[in-house]
Amino acid sequence: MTEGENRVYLVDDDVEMRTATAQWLELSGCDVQSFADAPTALAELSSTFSGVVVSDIRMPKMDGMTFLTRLYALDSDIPVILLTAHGDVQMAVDAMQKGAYDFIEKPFDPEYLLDIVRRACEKRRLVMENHELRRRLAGVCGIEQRLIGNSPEICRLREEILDVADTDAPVLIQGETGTGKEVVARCLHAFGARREGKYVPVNCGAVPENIFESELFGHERGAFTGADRQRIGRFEYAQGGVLFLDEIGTMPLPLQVKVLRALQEREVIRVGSNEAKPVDIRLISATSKDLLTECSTGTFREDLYYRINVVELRVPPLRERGEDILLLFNYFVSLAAVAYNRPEVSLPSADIGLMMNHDWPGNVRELKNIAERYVLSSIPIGQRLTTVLRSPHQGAINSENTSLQELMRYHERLLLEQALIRHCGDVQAVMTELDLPRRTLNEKMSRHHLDRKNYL
Ligand SMILES: Nc1ncnc2c1ncn2[C@@H]1O[C@H](COP(=O)(O)OP(=O)(O)OP(=O)(O)O)[C@@H](O)[C@H]1O
Repeated sequence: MTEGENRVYLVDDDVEMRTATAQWLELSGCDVQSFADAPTALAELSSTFSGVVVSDIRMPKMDGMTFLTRLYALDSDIPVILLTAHGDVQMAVDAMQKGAYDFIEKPFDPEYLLDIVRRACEKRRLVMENHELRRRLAGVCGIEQRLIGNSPEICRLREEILDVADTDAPVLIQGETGTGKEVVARCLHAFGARREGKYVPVNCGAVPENIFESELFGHERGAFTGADRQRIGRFEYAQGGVLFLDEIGTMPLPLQVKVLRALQEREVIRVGSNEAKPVDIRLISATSKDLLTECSTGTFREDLYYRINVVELRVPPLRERGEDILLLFNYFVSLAAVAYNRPEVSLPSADIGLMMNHDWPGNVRELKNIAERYVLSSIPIGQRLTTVLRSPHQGAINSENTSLQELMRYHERLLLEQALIRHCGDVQAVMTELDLPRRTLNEKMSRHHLDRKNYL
C-alpha cells in the first residue's frame, strides 16, 4: 500500500451490493479486496493488516458479530465498519459495544461510507505508526544486549529469532537445562509483533497435575471443591500476548489433548463451564527433552508436537560454544558486582584454562552461578570447578566385582548429584527433572548424604 492509500477489505454475501460498493470505493481511490464470506476474509487477516474492514452484519456462513469477535481476537485495533439493514439497530449497538468502529444502515449514501472509511483508515495508519515507533524504540536495547554471545551459533540464533519474532508461528525451543531457552522466549516476545501484549510464562514441570487444567484454562465458581471464585487461566490471561509453556514435555497426556484443542480452535473452556471463550495468543514452548522420542514412547502426542513445532529453535549447550564462556563470565561478573556493590574481579589466566576445559553440565546457569560466587567470595575458580566436576569422574566403581545393589546405589547417587549440579541446588527443578515426589527426593538425598547447600 502506498502512503495515504486507503486499504479496504469488503465482506458481503450479496454479490450486487458487494460489486457496487467495491467499484465506488475503488473509483474514490481505495484499494479494495472483496470477500463473499467472513471465514475467507479472516483467513487473509492478521495484525499486520494496514487497512479497515467493511462488513455486512447478516451473512450465512458467519454473521458480522461473530466475525467481529474473531477479528478482534487477532487484533482489536483493526477498524470494522458494519453494514446493517433497517431493524438491525440492537445488533449494531451491540457491535459498537464490542468495539466496532462504526455502522451504517443500508441503503446508504456512498459518500457517507467513503467518509467513514477515510477516517477509519487514518486511525489505522496512526496505530500502525505508533507500533512501528515502539518497535524501533525496543530495538535500541538490541537483542545483543539480551542474548549475550559472540559464537557463530549464538549469532545465528539471534538472526533466527528476529526472522520469526514478527510472525505468529508457534515456536518450540529445544536445549539442555540452563542454556538460555527462557531468554530466547523473552526475546521472541520483546522483538515480536506482540511486544505490547503480556508475556505469560508457565513452568509445566512445576504445576501439580490436579490443578493443571484450571491453571491453563481457568475455572468457574464452584467448579470443584475449593473453587470459591471464578478465575481466568493462563491462556486467557495472555490474551493478545505470548504464552510460554516451559518444559512442555512434562505435561500430562490428558491435558495435552485439551491444549491441542485450544490451539486448533483458538478458544478455551473454563473448568465447570460449557462456554468457549476465544483466545488470541502466540504460543512459545520449550523443552529439554527430545520430544520426538517422547512421541515414539507415547508420552507426548505427535499431533501436539507438530502443532507447537512450526518453527524450531535450538539453543546449543555451552560446551559447544567455547567463545562465549569468557564473554558470559565477564558479563555476569559485571552484573553481580553492581548488584552486590563489590569491585569487579578479573580472572587469572590459569583459571581461564580451567573454565575453557570444563564441561558445563548446568550450562549458562552454572556459569552465572560461578561468576556470582566469584564476585562474592575469594575461593579460586579452580576449586569451585573441581567441586562441580568431581562427581562423574571420582570414585567410579568397577562393575565387575560389585553387587547389583551397590551398582544401583552408586548410579542413583550419581544421577541425583548431577541433577543437583545442573540445577544449582534447586530442589524443585531436580524433582521435576527426575520426576520424583519431594518426600522421595528428600529421603534419597539424606540416604546419600547430599546437601543442596553444597550445590548453590
Ligand atoms: N545468552 C545469554 N545471555 C545472557 N544471559 C543468559 C544467556 N543464556 C542464559 N542466560 C542466563 O542464564 C540463566 C539460565 O537461563 P534460562 O533460564 O533461560 O535457561 P533455560 O534453558 O530456560 O533453563 P531450564 O531448562 O532450566 O528452564 C538465566 O539467568 C539467564 O538469564
